[in-house]
Amino acid sequence: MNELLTPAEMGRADALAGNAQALMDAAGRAVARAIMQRYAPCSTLVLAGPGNNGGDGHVAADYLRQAGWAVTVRAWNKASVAEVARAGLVIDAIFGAGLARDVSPEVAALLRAAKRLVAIDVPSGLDGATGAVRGYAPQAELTVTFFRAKPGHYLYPGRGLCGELVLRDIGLPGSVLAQINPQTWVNGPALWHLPARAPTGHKYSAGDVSVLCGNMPGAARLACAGARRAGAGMVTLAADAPFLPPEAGLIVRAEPLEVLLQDARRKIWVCGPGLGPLAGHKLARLIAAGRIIVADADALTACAGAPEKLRGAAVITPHEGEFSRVFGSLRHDRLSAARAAARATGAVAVLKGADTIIAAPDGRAAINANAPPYLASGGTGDVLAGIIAALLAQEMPAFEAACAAVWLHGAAALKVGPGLLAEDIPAVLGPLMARLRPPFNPADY
Ligand SMILES: NC(=O)C1=CN([C@@H]2O[C@H](COP(=O)(O)OP(=O)(O)OC[C@H]3O[C@@H](n4cnc5c(N)ncnc54)[C@H](OP(=O)(O)O)[C@@H]3O)[C@@H](O)[C@H]2O)[C@H](O)CC1
Ligand SMILES: [K+]
Repeated sequence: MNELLTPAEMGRADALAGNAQALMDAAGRAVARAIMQRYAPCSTLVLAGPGNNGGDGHVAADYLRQAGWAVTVRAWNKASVAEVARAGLVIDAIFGAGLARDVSPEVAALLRAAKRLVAIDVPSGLDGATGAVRGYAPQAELTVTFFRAKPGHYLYPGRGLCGELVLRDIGLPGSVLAQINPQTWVNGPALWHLPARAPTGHKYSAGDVSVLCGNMPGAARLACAGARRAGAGMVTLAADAPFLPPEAGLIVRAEPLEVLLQDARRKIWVCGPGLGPLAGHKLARLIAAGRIIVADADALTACAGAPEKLRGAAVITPHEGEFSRVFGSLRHDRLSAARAAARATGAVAVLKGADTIIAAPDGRAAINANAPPYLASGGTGDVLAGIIAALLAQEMPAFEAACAAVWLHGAAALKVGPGLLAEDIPAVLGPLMARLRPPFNPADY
């Protein structure tokens, strides 16, 4: 159920199923049920559009009436702002998956007048493929969608406009997915597996991570903390000069990069957090040395306007500002932009935000949905880069490693709670990861 279908893919699913009337009946009934479970009967107005979204609205009205509700159905181009404003509840069945252009100011005025609104499939005006608003989209209290959710339900601003999202089965067989072959998912443990710890493993077999350290050593140390707690066997802070004594267990090597690169076991590198003006040069050197690289922060800024310089990195982790600097303005479709960045660089692109997108060069993409707002604070991105590196070091493929790291980062933040500091995240990773790893079997000893 974690696949996300674009409106076009959903249209194909409907066509493959081939029983439109039954699907619409199930959809309308699901809407009526979801409403009755949450609202007391009240004067209800269904705004019905010209397509099947409107059809679902008519069916929902019938079921609500059968349950004794007072329901009026109005065609979207016949309703008045005054009657919308009078209604106790408005069911928005104007446009769904078939939205083809911006909604008109007249439709926007109608929707804006609703005091309380339940959306069928999507709030009208919300682009199900991108989460962008086309002209206008209302704030729903509840959105009922069918079979599989859409990217727009998980991408902002769409995610915020849906209110509570309810996904209902309407009898579409899951087997149609084999023909559609969806390439977008909600991120979660169903998408990846943390590797088992081998009973005979040693510190290098659990993975070696090196973190380049520059003029802001705190950032690199946060990346080290993320990598250590996410299970890397060896973590080295690669500093050009000796500095502050590190915490016990963190190795600091104040040697030139060239010397450190002579050790072939140093395969995985975090390049960027707090690295400063030398980041571009060091990134190029690591790429030339064929290392597996997580490029973040200053390494991304060093590639402003030159995404080709990131070719050879395994994972890139830009926030929106860094992304725009490297790849140009994001505009309305962050999902396509992340996919294009991954294709252009050959790296897995992690476009960080409240709805972090993880995109692979082959077109797969996951949208993360478990990050609390208080995760948006200084240093959390550095920790994330370290977690990704640790999972790469444990030989997870880059897309799965990035998805797992982003999800664990969000789950750890939820566990810490409000008031979180970046350094709190590594501390709670261990138990979270232990629950997701294959069970540890003492009989293996
Ligand atoms: N599997 C499922 O999820 C099912 C979903 N169902 C429901 O069906 C709709 C999708 O139905 P569809 O008929 O394809 O599309 P819409 O109802 O969203 O609207 C299409 C019509 O709207 C016109 N349109 C589009 N944008 C605008 C606009 N900005 N202004 C004015 N008119 C617009 C469009 O006109 P065109 O000129 O572009 O052709 C169409 O007339 C889905 O959302 C679910 O609610 C099924 O009931 C069950 C299976
Ligand atoms: K709608």
